[in-house]
Amino acid sequence: MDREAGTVGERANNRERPAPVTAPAEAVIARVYPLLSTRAVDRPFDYLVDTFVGGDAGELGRGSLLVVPFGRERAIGVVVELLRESELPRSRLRRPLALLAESLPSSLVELCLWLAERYCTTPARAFALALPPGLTARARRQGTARRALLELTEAGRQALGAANQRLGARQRELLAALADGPLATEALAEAGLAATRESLRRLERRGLVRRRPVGTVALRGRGIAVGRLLRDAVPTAAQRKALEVIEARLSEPQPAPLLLHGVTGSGKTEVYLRAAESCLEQGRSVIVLVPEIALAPQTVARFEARFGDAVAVLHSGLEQAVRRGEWQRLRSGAARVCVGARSALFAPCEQLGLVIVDEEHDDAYKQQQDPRYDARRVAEELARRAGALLLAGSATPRVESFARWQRVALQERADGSRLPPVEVVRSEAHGRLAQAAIDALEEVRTRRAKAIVLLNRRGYAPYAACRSCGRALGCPNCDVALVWHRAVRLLRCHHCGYAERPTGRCPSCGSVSLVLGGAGTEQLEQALAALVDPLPVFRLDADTSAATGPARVLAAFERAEAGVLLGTQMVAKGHDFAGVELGLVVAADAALALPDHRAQERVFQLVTQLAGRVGRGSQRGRVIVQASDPQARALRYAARHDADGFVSEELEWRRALGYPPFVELIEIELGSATAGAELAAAERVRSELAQAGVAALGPAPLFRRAGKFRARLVVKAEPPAEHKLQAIREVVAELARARALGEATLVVDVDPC
Ligand SMILES: Nc1ncnc2c1ncn2[C@@H]1O[C@H](COP(=O)(O)OP(=O)(O)OP(=O)(O)O)[C@@H](O)[C@H]1O
Ligand SMILES: [Zn+2]
Repeated sequence: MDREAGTVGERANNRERPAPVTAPAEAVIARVYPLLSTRAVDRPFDYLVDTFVGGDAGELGRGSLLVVPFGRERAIGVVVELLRESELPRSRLRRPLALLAESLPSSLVELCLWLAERYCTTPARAFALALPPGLTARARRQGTARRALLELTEAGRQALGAANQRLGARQRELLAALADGPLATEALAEAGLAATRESLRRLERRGLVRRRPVGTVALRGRGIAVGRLLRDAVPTAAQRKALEVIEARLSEPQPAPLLLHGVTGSGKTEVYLRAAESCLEQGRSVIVLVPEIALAPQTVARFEARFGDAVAVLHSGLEQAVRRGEWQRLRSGAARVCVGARSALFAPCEQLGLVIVDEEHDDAYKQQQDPRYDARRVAEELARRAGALLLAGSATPRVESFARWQRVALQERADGSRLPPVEVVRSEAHGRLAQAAIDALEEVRTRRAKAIVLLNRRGYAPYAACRSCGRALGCPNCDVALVWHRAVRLLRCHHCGYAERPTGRCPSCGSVSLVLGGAGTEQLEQALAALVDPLPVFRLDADTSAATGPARVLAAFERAEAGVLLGTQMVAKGHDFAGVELGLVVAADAALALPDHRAQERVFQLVTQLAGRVGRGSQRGRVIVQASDPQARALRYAARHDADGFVSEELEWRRALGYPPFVELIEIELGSATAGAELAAAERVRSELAQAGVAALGPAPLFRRAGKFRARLVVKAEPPAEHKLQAIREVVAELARARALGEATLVVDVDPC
């Protein structure tokens, strides 16, 4: 049920507090999910909270964070409900040890519970997505709190910041510890900061600290800053029309999602910025998702330039203290625009009005570890629950998104430039340059211009094979070939991280005659450098950006007057560089060989996105695509910039074969260190599912990875998939309880990608 929903008017008035569920005066039971990672405690537990109630009891509610005793341990727990009675007698209930100063908005608690169901994980793991950064370490210190918390006052904070205050070293240390958040006196002792009663009293008398009874700890720093609202660009007619549609939706209480399908360079960012601005003017907050922060520095900068201090950026690359500061600014309402990667969905925003998903087609929106959620699906649910608008944008939306969401189109580039012509040329040798490409690069060299070259394969050579027996050198842990990385002189596995120094001998037959096959970015870099000499070549892939991140390479290319940016799909993300005259895709259709229903879609996106970087702010621009089959569906449409044509043909194909959006996919992967056990387990799961009325396809063997033999079952469910999902959850839980799968591991992946 949606407790946060309400009219817009209510929302605007309700900004003073983080909307706690006010405890009914009689409520003395808190139902709590302890955040323990074990699947065994996959249910809530009741605690007696009589000591918290009374006085300012409203602070305790759904989303409050408690430190609770659990067995012999302590755990952080999330309150999901307050009740008058428990099924257990009160004498058997324990009391929490502390109420933490920070809390989650109650809407997030509900979202996490939904996510845990949908993605077959535990509530604890889902809640972990939403916790304030770095909470666990601090909470452990607070774990002993029983009666009172010590809190820094504003004067204390200033004293700490000023150099000339009369503070002893110990006092300063103590205040510094409190700057991080309120602490119980017992916790101070635990942290080695034991202060005598007298010294604490002195600090209290000077007004630098104060005591607060547990249960009334309030958040600090509330205050709203909307920030600078710069208006630079004059919207184009198409942008204006899109904004009219968006603004109309923003004033609806329960707006349906919108897909902003704008060709590359059509100025989708400007539309997002203005939509966000309208939302802020209504007193509501905004979440902006980008696939990867490091690959979207321009988008982040544009939001920061437009909204200043109202923006908070959340991502894992930030130091914990910084992330925590950003989280608190959002929680307090000081920041009302949250920009981040998929995890920013769980930002503690109140009165959410708009959720933007930029480059919605990007695979980075799917989390590949537990909880295996798809941020686009979660964003839709979040928006629905909050009565907010979901605005997903891309030049190459997923086929599902066309089918699912209403579309707003931008068909021209905002800067008046045109989309570059795309020419597809046949090229057998993957990784080598075709003559047309060599000629075009020569032109770039003589004109001292810029080019972007995409080869979606890193390393020097994708395999090394024995000339005598023909075997490729493989990873000992995975059934894949090792990739030769020349600069570091290592053969590397791209799946498990294994690396070895080559001995120069074939491990199978002992021959010393090895041959390298194919080419990756490292090899192409050399070929390009020779072709465009003296222009610089900037290589961007996971190897070159491991240490510094991609932003430096991108910035260097942008600053350069001329040169070539070469790399994996990273070079085709939403970058906005002026004056790129040539785009080149090498081995464009390599991905079509993969058994993946998204293969055509991925190739279409890759080529269209790369073409989208070319010819901005100039009248020149061309794209050359090398492929072994120039007639491949994806390439034919990409060459014509025909996203609509591609999507309608792709939809036909998906309907015929039974793929999303016509079904929802649920994959079940079984793994085992012993060959065969994974298949046996898969058969067992399949027959149990069949008995529960769920047909599963497979098992299909997958290649062995990181020492695990793997097999996969696929369930195709007519949307909505809830019914089948429920059956799958039950079967899986029952098999786990009965330990029926032996040593085999099982992972359920809903909305796989
Ligand atoms: N109304 C406008 N007038 C002039 N220039 C504009 C306008 N709107 C956007 N632009 C410029 O057009 C360029 C492309 O915009 P933007 O990067 O937002 O494109 P996009 O639609 O996100 O493309 P992509 O899908 O390739 O990421 C930017 O340099 C932007 O500053
Ligand atoms: Zn491996």
